[in-house]
Amino acid sequence: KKYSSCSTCSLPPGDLGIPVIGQTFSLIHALRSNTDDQWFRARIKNYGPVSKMSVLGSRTVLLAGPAANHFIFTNESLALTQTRALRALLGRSILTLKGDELKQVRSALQGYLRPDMVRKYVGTMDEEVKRQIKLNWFGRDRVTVLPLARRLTLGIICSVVLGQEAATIVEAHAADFQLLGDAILSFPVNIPFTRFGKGMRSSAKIRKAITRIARKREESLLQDGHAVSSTDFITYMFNLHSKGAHSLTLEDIVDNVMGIIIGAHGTTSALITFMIRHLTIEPDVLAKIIEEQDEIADNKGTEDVLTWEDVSRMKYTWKAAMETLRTVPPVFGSFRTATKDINYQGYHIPKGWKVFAAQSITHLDSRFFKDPTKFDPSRFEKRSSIPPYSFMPFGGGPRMCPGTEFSRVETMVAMHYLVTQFRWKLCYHDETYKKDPKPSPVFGLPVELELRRPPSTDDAWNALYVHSG
Ligand code: HEM
Repeated sequence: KKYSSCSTCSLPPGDLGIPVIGQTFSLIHALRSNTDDQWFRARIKNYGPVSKMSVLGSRTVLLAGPAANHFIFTNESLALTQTRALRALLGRSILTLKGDELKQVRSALQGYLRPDMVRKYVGTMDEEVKRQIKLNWFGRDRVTVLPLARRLTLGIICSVVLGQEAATIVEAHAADFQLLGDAILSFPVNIPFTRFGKGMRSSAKIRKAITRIARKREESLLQDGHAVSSTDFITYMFNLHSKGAHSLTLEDIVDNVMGIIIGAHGTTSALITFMIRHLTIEPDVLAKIIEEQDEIADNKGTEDVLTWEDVSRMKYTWKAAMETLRTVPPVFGSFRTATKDINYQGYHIPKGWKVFAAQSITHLDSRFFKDPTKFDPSRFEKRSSIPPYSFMPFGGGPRMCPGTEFSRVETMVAMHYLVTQFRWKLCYHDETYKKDPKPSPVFGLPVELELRRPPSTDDAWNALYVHSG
């Protein structure tokens, strides 16, 4: 009523559906049945590239195309949407901060995750991948990929950001991290057994455990008068604080540790899972990756760890990863909130409305990617042939994912060991996947495993090798 009585505004076309509910259930159903791309295209066909709808109780403008992506990621009057669920679950993390505090945390995070810092984390990633392969993959003839990929990426990010206490946290709270991640896009009704209620309980448990670690770090800092030399994020943030680079409290730092872990592990594990899935149905791509990875492995001793230089040589493997991100983006889209009235392509977007862009809209558009359903890593041979703002797996602009380089390196390290040590076959050839909201195969991607080469000369490994036949 309010907006239709405004004679000077031309709101985008489209219906808002039933009050409050709007298109929420229809979109959730489309995501869960993996028909979201058809859902978006049907709306674009009916109403054009700018249309209004109502999701999760908010009036929302759906935008489509590279120009729309540019607009959504760079317009200063569009702020990252901060839901009540996000605030309740992740407290004062980067995802909920504003103004100067946001700038300070963003700059600290970018510093911590910049390429020359990620270089220092390769050894830790290598150690964690080997440890987990030994524990969870080796000696088994069948594994379910998704939960193991989640465990792997949770272990990697925790080893880097928490340091020596990582293993205890992963052991005790792997399920809590999953429940917390699942609750981010839920209705914030704190009743036990709802997604949100479970997420809140897990969030409290994780916060308590990480606070204990942060207090230990703070104590050693006070006792020694300086921070211990370490790569962990908590020490890094205390160091920056002592230099006056930010004003975050210990509690804020803990919230940001939780934010990084949540941002890092569900996304990269989806990439690894779908890469494994694609490689089973694309033998030519797999053969090229094996060739690239075997060459790197053949030039190293069995006990050597991968180096930054090794990762830099995994060029074709990274192209296959990007093609996986194009066809199955781990983050299905981005929401923003208009902080003031905005005009876009002649349409009025009122202050307070949400703006949304889905990645699949450009990723699967034949105008930008020829034969878009074909899995073809060679598209990324010439990056300049991909139109700007059409390939957006990590978002863009000032809120672009700061973990891009981190995820590239951890994915390459994980794929190196998986590809050089195992062959695998899908247990269910027609296994579909859903987006909930992260893409996940409906059965978690069970595969039959076969050993290609033993991972090291270490006695325990050999024992397992003999055991596995
Ligand atoms: C394949 C892996 C990954 C994908 C596809 C991905 C994707 C994204 C996207 C699309 C955004 C922006 C959302 C928006 O603008 O609405 C984002 C933000 C973010 N990502 Fe990632 N991400 C990945 C891995 C990581 C890793 C490894 C880390 C940390 C080490 C990380 C930390 C974050 C953080 C902290 C933000 C919030 C930034 C801010 O609010 O300014 N991500 N990610």
